[in-house]
Amino acid sequence: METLKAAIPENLKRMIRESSTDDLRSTCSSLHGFFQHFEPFHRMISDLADPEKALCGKNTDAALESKQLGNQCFSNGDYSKALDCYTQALRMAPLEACDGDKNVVATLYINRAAVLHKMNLSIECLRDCIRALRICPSYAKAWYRRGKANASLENYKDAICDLNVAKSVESSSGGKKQIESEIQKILDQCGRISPVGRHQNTLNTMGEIPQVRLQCVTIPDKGRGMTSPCDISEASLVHIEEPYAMIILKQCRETHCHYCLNDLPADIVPCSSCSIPLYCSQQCQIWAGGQMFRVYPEDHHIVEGLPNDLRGYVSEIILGNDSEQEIKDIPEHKHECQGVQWSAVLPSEIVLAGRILAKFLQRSASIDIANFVESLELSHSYTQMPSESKLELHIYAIVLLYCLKHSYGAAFSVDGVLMSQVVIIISQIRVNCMTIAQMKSIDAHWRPDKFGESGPRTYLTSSMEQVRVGKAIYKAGSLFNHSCQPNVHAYFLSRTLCIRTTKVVAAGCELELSYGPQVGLWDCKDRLNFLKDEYAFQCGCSGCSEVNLSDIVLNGFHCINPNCPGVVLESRVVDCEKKKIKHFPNADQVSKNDEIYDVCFIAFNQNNESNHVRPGCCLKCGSYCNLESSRTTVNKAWKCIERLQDAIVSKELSKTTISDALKSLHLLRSKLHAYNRRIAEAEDNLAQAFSLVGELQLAKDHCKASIQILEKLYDPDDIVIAYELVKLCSIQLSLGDSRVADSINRMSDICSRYYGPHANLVFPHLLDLGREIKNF
Ligand SMILES: C[S@@+](CC[C@H](N)C(=O)[O-])C[C@H]1O[C@@H](n2cnc3c(N)ncnc32)[C@H](O)[C@@H]1O
Repeated sequence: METLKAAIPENLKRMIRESSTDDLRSTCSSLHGFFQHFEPFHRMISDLADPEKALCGKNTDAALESKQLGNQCFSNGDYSKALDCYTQALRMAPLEACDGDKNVVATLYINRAAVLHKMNLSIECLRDCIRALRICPSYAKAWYRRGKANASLENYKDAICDLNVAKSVESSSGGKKQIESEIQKILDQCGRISPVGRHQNTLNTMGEIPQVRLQCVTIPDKGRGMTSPCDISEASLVHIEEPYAMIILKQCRETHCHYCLNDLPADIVPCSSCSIPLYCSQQCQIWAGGQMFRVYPEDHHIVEGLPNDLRGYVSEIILGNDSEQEIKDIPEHKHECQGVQWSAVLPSEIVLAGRILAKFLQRSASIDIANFVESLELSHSYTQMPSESKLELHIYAIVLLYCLKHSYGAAFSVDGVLMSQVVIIISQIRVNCMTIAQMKSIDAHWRPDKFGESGPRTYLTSSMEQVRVGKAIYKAGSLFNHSCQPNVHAYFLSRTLCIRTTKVVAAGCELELSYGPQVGLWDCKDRLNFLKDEYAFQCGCSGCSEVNLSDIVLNGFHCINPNCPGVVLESRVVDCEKKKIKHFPNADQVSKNDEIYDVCFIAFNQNNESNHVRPGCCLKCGSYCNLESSRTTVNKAWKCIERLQDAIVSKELSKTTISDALKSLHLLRSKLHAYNRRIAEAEDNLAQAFSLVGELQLAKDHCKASIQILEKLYDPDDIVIAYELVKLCSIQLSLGDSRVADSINRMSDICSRYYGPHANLVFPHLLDLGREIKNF
């Protein structure tokens, strides 16, 4: 990228950096003209797009090497290493590769099934057996192993059928005898244990559907937005949508399914054409890659040699449920899937643009690119983008087009018009793509021997963390505008976007979600800067235009008078808040009982309010505070809190680290306003530290102190409070504190408001906690 950028003549770079949407055809044509004759560009494209030069293509020798290593590990009893080796071999093995008369992929699945069986992962073992059988239906060992897995799952009827098929296709008499004895064992076992139903491993999405049809309307200064034709109660599902195009984030490639984004199971299914993507199931692999991995369909004559009662059974297993495998749209990964490098190397948003372009190229006979881009109906802010981004977009557009040209050949030719439309698509992705995040609960069980045996018997700290797993374009979802005080909440079930109201929304009101920044998380200035940098718009939401307590105190300092609840602001915050107070039409509009009135008494009580909002002056009593010296003390104290954070992560907590952090908390409390976010963070860290060393009463006090501050910064029913309550509940449970029931109920109420009936799906933790209440 840097090489290409450096090579572009300065005058062309300037033209591109200063371009607006109207100039795009001309800037793109000029850049295309330049790169057409620039040899290093074509070398780079060949490295990125030529399957011969790629490192991610299939390779039989490498697959056999990993298989060999897997076999060794299996013999040595190192099952977890064997599992990794077989999965690695499956990534490398071409579908049609043979080792002697055996299909390599089928053998690898069956070897991995053996490991999974040893690891007591019977469902996973069963699935690998089926994969092997779909490739080689007459693979006796696969039927035999499937029978054993079914027996472990107490699916005795299926187990007997599997072993009978194994016996029928097994050629050696020794083998047949072994299978017969296995059948006898299972028959004996069936008599003792009552059979249970087949295990299922499906995601229950509860079939909830939105009850209201939202309207897309034009909103002043924001473009289009979503409103409701009627009043909507809180916690109502208002929108559900599958992505138009999606991509997994690079850091999740080895841990999450590249199609549905769920955690990968032990029996990972690799892509059938290249060695990059991993899937949780064969179904996800087909939806993403468009290719099933059946290679010997003619081998179905196996059915003919079987007794009548087994024929239907075998057909069902080896053919699978084809209606489920139907590919609804263009498979997302297919167009990149020729063992080429570019989809692994280019940034996610560029690969996402490639996936969208593939949809165009599939239909290009009937529709031209400009029409296609228009039909996407996505807004963009190309003209407002930083100049360096404009240059990068141009370069990525041409690189992407040439990479795609390698796959699609003569189907299209690159020119300035096509390139300008790709620049628009990438700009649209920047503004409209959503980051798919999943909630994870992190449990830390740790018994600290350094502190002796004086602590209680069990301690558990649970925290909720959002893990970013993918990026996607949702066409209708992208019509929701942003608010820093949103009234709807967006979350994901696998890759499905769900949007739910968190407040009552009156008819005609706009439904707005948060693009990230929220009142309570950052102050107004930080939010405005973020939205400007990331989305190139000036936020005009209620949180950014009206005075609120959170924005004033979140980064505020303490008044020098110890008993004064007033706040002292830095100049960067003053600039923002002054404007809001100035626009406050009448001081009487603030209720005298409101805490905000108490904190900013002077500001609301003077005729010329904004003059009294000065950096360094208390907004309640007017006393001057030397912010320079307060800042120095705070920075020093914060270093101690950071040391505590590091010690928690590395599990190397010492008494000194904790007592230093406690002293720092007192310093922070003396210099910062009581609702400053940093105090909440310090309290939270101390809660975690005390709970890890078994000082649960102290842990509880600090956790509650943190929640009290967050309740001031956010709405008391905000989901952030629920995440903090997860910790409090764990501590209370370990303490045997009967008030845990109140905390659990409060947390469940908040989660239901944000996730409705999906709450237990997103937080399986809630079910565990619900069960715990019964013990009190
Ligand atoms: C994902 S789109 C939302 C739909 C968009 N309004 C449209 O017409 O397609 C994001 C764009 O909407 C506008 N927008 C969203 N929220 C806004 C807000 N709070 N204030 C001003 N503009 C906003 C900005 O132009 C932003 O780049």
